Amino acid sequence: MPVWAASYSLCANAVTCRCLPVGLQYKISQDRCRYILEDHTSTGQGGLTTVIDEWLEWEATQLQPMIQKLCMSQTSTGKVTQNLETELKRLLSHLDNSTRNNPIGLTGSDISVADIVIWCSLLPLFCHETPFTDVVSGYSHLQEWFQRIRQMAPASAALKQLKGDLSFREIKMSLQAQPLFYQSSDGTKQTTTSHAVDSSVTLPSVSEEETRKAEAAWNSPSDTVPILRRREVPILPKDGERNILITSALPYVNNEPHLGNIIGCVLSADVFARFCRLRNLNTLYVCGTDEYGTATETKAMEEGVTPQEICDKYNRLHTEIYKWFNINFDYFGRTTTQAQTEIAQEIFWKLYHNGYILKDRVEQLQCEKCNRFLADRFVEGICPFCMYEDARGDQCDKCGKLINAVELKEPRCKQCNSRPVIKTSHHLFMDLPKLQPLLDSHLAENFEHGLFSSNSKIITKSWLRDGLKPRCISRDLKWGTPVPLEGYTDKVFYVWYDAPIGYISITANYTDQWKQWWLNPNKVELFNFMAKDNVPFHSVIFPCTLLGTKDNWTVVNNLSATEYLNYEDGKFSKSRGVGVFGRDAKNTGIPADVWRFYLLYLRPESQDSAFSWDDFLLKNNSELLNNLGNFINRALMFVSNNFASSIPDMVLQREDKELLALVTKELNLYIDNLANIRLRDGIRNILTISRYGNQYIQAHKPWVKVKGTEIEKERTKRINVLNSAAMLVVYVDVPDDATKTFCHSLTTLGTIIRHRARAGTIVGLAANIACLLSVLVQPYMPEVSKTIQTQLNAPPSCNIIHHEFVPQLLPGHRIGKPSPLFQKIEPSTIESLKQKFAGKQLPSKKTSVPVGDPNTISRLEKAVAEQGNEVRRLKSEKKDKSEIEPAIAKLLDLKQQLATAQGCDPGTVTSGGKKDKKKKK
Ligand SMILES: Nc1ncnc2c1ncn2[C@@H]1O[C@H](COP(=O)(O)OP(=O)(O)OP(=O)(O)O)[C@@H](O)[C@H]1O
Ligand SMILES: N[C@@H](CCS)C(=O)O
Repeated sequence: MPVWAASYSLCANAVTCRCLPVGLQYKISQDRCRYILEDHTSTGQGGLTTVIDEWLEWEATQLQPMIQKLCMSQTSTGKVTQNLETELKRLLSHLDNSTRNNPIGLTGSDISVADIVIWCSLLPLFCHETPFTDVVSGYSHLQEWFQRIRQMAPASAALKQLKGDLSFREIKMSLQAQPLFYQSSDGTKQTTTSHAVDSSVTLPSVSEEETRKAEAAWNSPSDTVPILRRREVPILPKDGERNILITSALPYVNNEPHLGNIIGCVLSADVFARFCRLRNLNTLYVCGTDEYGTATETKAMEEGVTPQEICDKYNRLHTEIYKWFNINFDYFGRTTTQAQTEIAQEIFWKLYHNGYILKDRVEQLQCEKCNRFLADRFVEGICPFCMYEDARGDQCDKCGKLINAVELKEPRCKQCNSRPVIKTSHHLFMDLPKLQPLLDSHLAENFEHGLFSSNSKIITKSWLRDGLKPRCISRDLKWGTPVPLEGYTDKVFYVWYDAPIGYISITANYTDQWKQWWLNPNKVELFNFMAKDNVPFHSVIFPCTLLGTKDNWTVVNNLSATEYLNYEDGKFSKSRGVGVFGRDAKNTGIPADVWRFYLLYLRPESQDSAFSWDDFLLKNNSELLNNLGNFINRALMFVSNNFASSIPDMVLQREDKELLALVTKELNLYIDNLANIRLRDGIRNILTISRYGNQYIQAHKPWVKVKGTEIEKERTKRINVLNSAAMLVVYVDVPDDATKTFCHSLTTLGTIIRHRARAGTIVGLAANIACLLSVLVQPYMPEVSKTIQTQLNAPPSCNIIHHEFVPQLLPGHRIGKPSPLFQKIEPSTIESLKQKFAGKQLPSKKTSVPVGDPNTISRLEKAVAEQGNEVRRLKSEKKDKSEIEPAIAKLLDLKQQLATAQGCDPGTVTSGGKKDKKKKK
């Protein structure tokens, strides 16, 4: 018998494996046939390898999956869809054309391994009782080719082994015994066996169209995925591209940032910047410390050092903390620079010459001993309302009333304790009423086309509604940008005139070509990040400052403002030491990425949210550890332990393609959420993808498939022996009995290999989902992203966020060493952290109320009643939240003082309203 014919006989056994259980992976028969034909028929096959490979590839990726799909569809629904039929015809036409051109085999004048493999694949279309007769009847050349091979002696011999011949009924029966689907698209449940998919784990449904698109993208990645740009230095705007300029509010240097500050500005902007970079957008993210103003002077006084020393110390501290939090600025600068002075003064001159600066007189307290005017924070005295002795220049800590410093009784300088005098001082004002029309038209356009968080719109509109008022932009201080106008040169600019100009001067210190970013509104999109209290300065005052120069400045196009992050039940407070501050977070030993994750999970996007230690533990242990970490670790461990760390072949079945579509859908939601600065929702998309991954693994149980049932394990041992023996069949003309034994052994082997191959597809796909997740988590958890990619040995090119899910880890790719990504946080750890941070609270001035003093009680009762009326009035007039909330906070504070004075626990007090009523019920 010629060698190829013997091989053919072997191939007939492959036919048994492939067609009875159609799900048998092509690789088995392909490899077997290839082994025999390539190694033992060197004559006649040499030189054709590439063409043969192409055909084999085509069979593996297009024909075989298609035939599987057809058979499954026929078996489960009794029909095939129009889409499937169209696709089938496309493939048959291709074969028909090729067989027309080649007289015998597909690759030339002889039969090759490609003919044998494709012939085997096509059997379901040509066998007895096939429902596809009509479809194939139109392809005469293909039919001739098929029959020509069928009539060859080895083929008929092989077919005889299949109980005389193969019928579609047998294929159907075999398919019905397949445990490969947990639910078909029409909802029909398939039979289950020990290898079955766990039908209790169901994934959401996706449409045919979504599935088809996801599959197409998966199959042709090179057409769709862009290459990530290199990060240049300096980054400058580019023609014809989206140029994204990102700023986050410049933190003051009078303290160490707390978690509220971090999520409110630098972290949110960082996530957005990282996302933009991964979307291949030309992005620049700048920030720095805000170093001028009374806050710095006060701190310097407190610490007994110069303001410059304070700035240097805290600039270093902020830099360290943000580094630990992995905030990836393109440049982190500071405002006390020459560039700041030059730019702030130049802008001032433009405003002045354009007629937008007014001069006016202001009454202020002056300390003659210290020889300076006293800013509100530098003066204390008796409250004109409640007679409290230690009232501050801006507000009374006892009755909570806002105070004009000149109204304080017996005022005293905080520094030297001597009595200041009232003096008139001349100041400069920005003529905001005159600038308002310019601002209105800028905002009208940008509110429509840009991204402004809804709180930022509400706050801005509330400022504009009643008409803007002139705003003082100078201060009688030393520590600030000097006012250059004659007659005012002993003054400095007000910190809120100065600070946002810091964005520009910081960019100028980054690159001397800074104007390309800041005087380029047609090419640059500006995104400002901050918390709600900073909004008016960025949406009203700073834009007016820039518009008033009449130069072509890049003015805010997008503004994302968070609400507040509270700490447990109250506010973060630097002065009282309540809450977790930058270095505290580091000292807990919990990785920065876990902090980042939790802060972003809680990001106060539409209302205040609260940091809670219990919830922190819960989110770490459930979402990070049990969901994300578990999925990635499981997927990688499978590849490592069962596939020698090499990504297996993936032959996608219907449910795999549906998973592709689900992941793609979530990926697109993720992109949409991040592009629209809905950072909280983006995290949920990541967790959903990982949850799908877990469900998929759970449903398919690759650990069972890969090891096989006990019976299969037993058979495997024997099969290795049989298999070697069976190889002999090819070379020696052995009796039929031996061939039958071989057939049987191959069938069993086929089942096992099919299950193993199936497990390979599952873990290969899971590993690719892990790779996608490593990129999607990058804006949120950059270190975790790196660790996953190291464990996956992922190609650097995977670091791009694209709207299609494509394989990054191809069969044969070797992964690294998997290890757990997250650690469990123990309740005992959380308990001790709770104690530690609650214990830092210093006695608050606000609650230092004499207990049991009847005068104090009656004064506070009156104050509570008045403030209660005030809150009710604001609510009934439907005032803005930004007005109502401080009033409620003040009411709560007064009630707490009253409770203390009455000898009750102030912790049980609420501000009133619905919650109280409910409690009473
Ligand atoms: N709890 C918070 N949640 C979110 N953002 C905050 C929070 N507190 C402050 N921010 C933001 O952090 C930045 C720095 O604020 P700032 O230095 O005034 O902190 P602070 O805690 O309010 O200070 P202080 O208690 O001294 O008034 C600002 O953008 C501010 O809007
Ligand atoms: N230093 C200010 C922001 C200036 S952009 C603040 O921290 O609120």
